[in-house]
Amino acid sequence: MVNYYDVAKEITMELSASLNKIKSEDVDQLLREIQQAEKVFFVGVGRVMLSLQAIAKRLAHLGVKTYVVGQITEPAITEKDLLIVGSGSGESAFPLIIAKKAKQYRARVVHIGANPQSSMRDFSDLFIKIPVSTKLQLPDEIRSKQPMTSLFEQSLLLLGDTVALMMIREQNIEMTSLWQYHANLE
Ligand SMILES: O=P(O)(O)OC[C@H]1O[C@](O)(CO)[C@@H](O)[C@@H]1O
Repeated sequence: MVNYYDVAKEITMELSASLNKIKSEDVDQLLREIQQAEKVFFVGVGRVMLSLQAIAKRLAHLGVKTYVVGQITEPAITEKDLLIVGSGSGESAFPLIIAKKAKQYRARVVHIGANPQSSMRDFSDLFIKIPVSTKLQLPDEIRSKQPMTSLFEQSLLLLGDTVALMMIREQNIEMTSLWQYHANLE
């Protein structure tokens, strides 16, 4: 019988290792990019997009104007805005095309990924490395015991939650005040 605690420990240890390998100066810069942007857009695919959606929702609770590319009420991106691309491989077609478009409108683009040599390099101003395995299975990637790119998706979500908590602390936001931004038709 597979033991729940053993498996949970393996996952949390992987996550701890991965989050500890993200450069803190890169995260500081990400925080600045978010704070300086008028609007923040997010793009990715699959489970990576699900993590980005969760980040977008939390940042919206902090008063950041966030949009997920493709949402029905998505506004126009401008040079005052930021696009955050989540793509471990940096090679998924949709995020690449959207990042290229965003640069055409002179928006800032941050790529959160695992592969610094990817095609996304041409369209991003800042690269934040989560050094874990991607769907490309490159030789220098840190392997995970979890299926496919779960570790990247989990690390991405926790990176977003970490940035949100850093913002709360930096801006001395009162936690209970955040509920005013939470959906109430639920
Ligand atoms: O992060 P990438 O390289 O753009 O790949 C995203 C893909 O990886 C997956 O997360 C697979 O694990 C898919 O859900 C998604 O389509």
